[in-house]
Amino acid sequence: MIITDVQVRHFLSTTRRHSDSAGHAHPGPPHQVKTSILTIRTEDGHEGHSFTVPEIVRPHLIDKFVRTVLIGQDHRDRERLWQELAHWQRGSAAQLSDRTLAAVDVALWDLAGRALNQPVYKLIGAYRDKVRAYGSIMCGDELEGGLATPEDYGRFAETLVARGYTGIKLHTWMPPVSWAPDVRMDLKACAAVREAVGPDIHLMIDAFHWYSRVDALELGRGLEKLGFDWIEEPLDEQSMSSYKWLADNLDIPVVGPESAGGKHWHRAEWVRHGACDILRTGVNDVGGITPALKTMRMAESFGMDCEVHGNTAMNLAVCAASRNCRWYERGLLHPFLEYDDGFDYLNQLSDPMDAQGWVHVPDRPGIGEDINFDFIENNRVT
Ligand SMILES: O=C(O)[C@H](O)[C@@H](O)[C@@H](O)C(=O)NO
Ligand SMILES: [Mg+2]
Repeated sequence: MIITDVQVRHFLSTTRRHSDSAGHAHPGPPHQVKTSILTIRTEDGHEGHSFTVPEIVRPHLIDKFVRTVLIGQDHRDRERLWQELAHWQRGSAAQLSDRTLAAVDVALWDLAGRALNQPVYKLIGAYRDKVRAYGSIMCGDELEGGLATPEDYGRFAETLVARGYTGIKLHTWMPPVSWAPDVRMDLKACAAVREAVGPDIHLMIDAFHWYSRVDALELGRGLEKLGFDWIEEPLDEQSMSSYKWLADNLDIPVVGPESAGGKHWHRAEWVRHGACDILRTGVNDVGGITPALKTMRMAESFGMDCEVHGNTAMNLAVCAASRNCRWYERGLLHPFLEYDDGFDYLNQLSDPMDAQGWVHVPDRPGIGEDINFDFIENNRVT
């Protein structure tokens, strides 16, 4: 049970997802990206893994903080190890981020599951073994036949419904798209999707994250006429009072915060101040499965749903172990990409979705990722 080693390996993975200058994903030609796998080992040979990017597990963080806290400790002491790492953040000169805490926490949960030959969502305490998915569409673009017009969104939404999705979230156009942001265009895309899919498909929007209060209000009121389920991140989430103002002035539920820091502590303040109608968490956003569950349970005690940000097995595990979230965010999707092709370093999808829109939680030991270790070794880089 005692942790004896923490290892980081880097390898090249091929993807067609490219990040724009604002960090949003768009399709492009295949290219190789450097990916990292963090492995935590115990004296009796058990291992737990998590995937991230090299900057999140760079040597300074692993040597100064992660190894210092973990080596020699009982791997089952996740709460104590998480708390110790979280306390190191204050003295890390902002070097130790919630993303690094998440990578460590996920690997510890994966280790616990693999050591006990149990899926993590069952270790947490499962609520269900399948979760309804919404298709999370990529931000708009200026690609011919991509997501360049409201009609493009409408056509793509039809294909998503045909695939089985019963919910669809639009990320609309944002800079660096030349003419974005534009509330009217956002509403035209939303109207085109509603027209294309009919009244029974659940629709949500994740809008330009820095609209003014007035623009966000106009957007929200337009979405109310289109019967959208929620409006997400239309304002800068650093202004909790702006979200309270928006939630007070809209009927459509306001979801958040996604990207704001502060983990479950700050999300408790959003609830206390009425800054959202539906809370939001995400394993990477709050520093791991451990704080994501704290956020979820806190929301439940206020009678609130808490929707989970992001795909992958770690977020699916949180959804599967919780009653008060309605969806799994499956994405990001684009007409030019085939999401079901998965990742080259995994032998199979961690979030397979049936034709009725249900994602079935893998019952594999650990987080649920079927890792292709041969691929990782054959594509290792320093
Ligand atoms: O970069 C982002 O804003 C997020 O990754 C976004 O694309 C998407 O993941 C999101 O916001 N989902 O709710
Ligand atoms: Mg979002």
